[in-house]
Amino acid sequence: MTTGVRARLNRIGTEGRYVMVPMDHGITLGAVDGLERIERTIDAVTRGGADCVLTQKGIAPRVHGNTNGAGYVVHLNGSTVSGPDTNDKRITGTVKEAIQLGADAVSMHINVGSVHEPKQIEDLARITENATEYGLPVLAMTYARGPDVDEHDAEALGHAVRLGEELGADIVKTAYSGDTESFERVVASTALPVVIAGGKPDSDRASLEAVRGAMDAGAAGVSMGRTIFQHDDPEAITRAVAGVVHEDLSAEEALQQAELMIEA
Ligand SMILES: CC(=O)[C@@H](O)[C@H](O)C[C@H](N)C(=O)O
Ligand SMILES: O=CC(=O)COP(=O)(O)O
Repeated sequence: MTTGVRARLNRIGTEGRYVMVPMDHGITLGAVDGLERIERTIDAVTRGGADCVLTQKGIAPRVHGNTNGAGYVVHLNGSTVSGPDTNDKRITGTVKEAIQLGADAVSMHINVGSVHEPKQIEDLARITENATEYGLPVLAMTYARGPDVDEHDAEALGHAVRLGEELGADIVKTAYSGDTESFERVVASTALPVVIAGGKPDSDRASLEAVRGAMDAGAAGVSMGRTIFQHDDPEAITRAVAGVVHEDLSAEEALQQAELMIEA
């Protein structure tokens, strides 16, 4: 690992653990709740302890000045839910553009098992080559997604994260398999730090228990979007997630510390 990559990983994480809040969904879903006034959301989640935020390149001017010192990741591919196939992620930016926009790292989404996988494999390999040239870390968002693919199957998720490592990524993100024991197999599939996506928002307790379960399995943190940016109190939920990731709190302790409503 080069000095530059190591230094930049420390800008988007803390001592090898990561609370990342991706907000690239504006291309996928549109200006959904939490993204319409993205400046306020970025301010809130970084006050709550997010190590970095992640957006598409066009949002960069709305990021800087609101991060409270947190890091910034530029996402380099995307699709929409209204297009012919959401799994068909196409390149939306370059490593050079990300650097010009003040990014500390870049990310790319790959759907392992989809018909678009071959092209996305080529795209990720090219992005890691370019990123290495500039000393920029790469977060590979490696999902198990496609026809007849169980998106939470541990073997499929393990294959996805290993693919990210094989193609030169520095951190891999995937869905949580649902329990610690099966996710241990996912984490064991790669030498890279593994962070989990949040998926569709659930109750605070369920979300924090998923983070706890992933950390107990050896995960390095989260890249949680909707669970955080669509929460009624993004600062508080971020504080709770950071409590689990960085302070090894239980879900219960994290809820208490963040003063989130304790469901009956
Ligand atoms: C909206 C979703 O299903 C998320 O998992 C997205 O796939 C995340 C991804 N980075 C995207 O929005 O393209
Ligand atoms: O870029 C998106 C993610 O990394 C995960 O998003 P989610 O909303 O937590 O599924």
